Amino acid sequence: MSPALSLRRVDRRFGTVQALLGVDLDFEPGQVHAVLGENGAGKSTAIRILAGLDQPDSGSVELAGSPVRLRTRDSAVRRGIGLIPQTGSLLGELTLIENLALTQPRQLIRRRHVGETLEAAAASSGLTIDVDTPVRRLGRAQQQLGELAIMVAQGARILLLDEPTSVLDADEIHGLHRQLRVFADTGITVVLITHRLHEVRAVADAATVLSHGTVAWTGRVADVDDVTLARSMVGDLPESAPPPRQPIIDDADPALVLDRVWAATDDLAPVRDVTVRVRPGEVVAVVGTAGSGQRTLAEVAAGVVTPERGARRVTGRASYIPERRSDALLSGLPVKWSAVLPRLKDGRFTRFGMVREDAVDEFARDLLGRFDVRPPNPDLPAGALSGGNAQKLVMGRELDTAPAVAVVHAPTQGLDLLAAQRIRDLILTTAAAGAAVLLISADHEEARALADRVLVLRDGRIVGEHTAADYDHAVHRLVDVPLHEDGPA
Ligand SMILES: Nc1ncnc2c1ncn2[C@@H]1O[C@H](COP(=O)(O)OP(=O)(O)OP(=O)(O)O)[C@@H](O)[C@H]1O
Repeated sequence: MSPALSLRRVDRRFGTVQALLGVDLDFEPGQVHAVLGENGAGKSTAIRILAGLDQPDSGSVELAGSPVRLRTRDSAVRRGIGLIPQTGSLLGELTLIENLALTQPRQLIRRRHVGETLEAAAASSGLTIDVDTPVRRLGRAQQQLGELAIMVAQGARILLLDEPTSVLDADEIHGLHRQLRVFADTGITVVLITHRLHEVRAVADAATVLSHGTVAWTGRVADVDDVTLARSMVGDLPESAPPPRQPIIDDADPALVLDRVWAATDDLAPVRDVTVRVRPGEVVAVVGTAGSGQRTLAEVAAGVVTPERGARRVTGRASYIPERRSDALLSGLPVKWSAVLPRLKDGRFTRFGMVREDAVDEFARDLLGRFDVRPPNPDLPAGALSGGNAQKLVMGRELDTAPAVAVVHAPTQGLDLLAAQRIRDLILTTAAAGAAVLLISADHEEARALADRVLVLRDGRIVGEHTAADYDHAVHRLVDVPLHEDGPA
């Protein structure tokens, strides 16, 4: 039998960057196929070509053994290929039914029919989804499942998922894996970009490692061990070398205080009566499922959102690494302007009221080199950086300024093994230098590895607090404890 989908000798170059070179890849029907590789290896480029969002310079895409030209996303969808991008593509104000209807304008008036199609597609794949609630009010996991149901309702037989689990917590990841296996069992081909080796082991039949735009390894997951996969991705992992930390002084004044804070925004889940104190040199993690108010909490802590009640107090300068890296970058401008952003007012970058572009250039080159942002080209538009490299740039830029307070949201989301290890070391270095670090993450393992104390956020409230020593997976269950609904006193 022919593979469901293939790349044949695909080349793709962006300026001086060879994103893909002679890539041959086969995705078999009824299999989950993981695509791995370090940041900038070419994974998203390959997926975008398969989804009709980009075209190869040479080589071709084959569907069931025959070459096809996928000029647009629609042309891929018509051929049964659906893409779930990293950030999702649904319109938040609309329900799932309305989102599906939008993709089928001729059926707009037959709303009931669209609803039935969606519900039938969901039922046939064992999905439980809420089709009538505006998407922005659904949790991230529900949004993803809804997006998958929409693809299946549109007739998708091939599903391409770009790092779908990077924003999910452990339970949600487990749920998505179960769902992907159900799809594969019905003959659907699932292509999954991921950085997590345990995810490959948990859900994939086959895997491919891309490295510098070429295939470094491809085969059955059962035939390979984790060390081989990791080596083909990033070479040998150096030992993590976090700096020595000073003991935290119990009665030290906190550098960041959120005191009984209530806050809400139009788009985000609220936080209610939240108190957090972070002392200099301390890492405090807030864990919880997406939609429990983490982003609101991060924005309040960073001073971006003003609380409705309660107070925020910060001693010294605060850095903020937001969950959506694009919020922190000037996407249309050369990378150097994003690199220098927090320091643009430093005297060394201006003379006679004019910006000294040579100084900006030199600074950006040094920063890109030290934080391994690839390609290290200060003139590349920031929007052209791969997800992981954009992340390295924002983390490096913010933590390099020796902040007194650092609010860090999902710091290793989308990073390869090596880059994630470096960023974790950088967070510990920042704390060791005396910063109060508030880490907001859905990743319990990461919280456990980095934090001195872990707070559990659910429905906008802190429902548990643990020291690093007593924190383990049992914490997880707290996330499911029901809470009373009430408003500000
Ligand atoms: N539109 C573009 N313009 C210029 N360079 C680009 C563009 N798109 C991708 N690139 C470059 O191509 C290379 C491959 O990028 P790609 O996004 O495919 O990597 P990736 O493996 O998905 O990385 P990540 O894990 O960080 O998301 C990178 O060096 C990236 O900077």
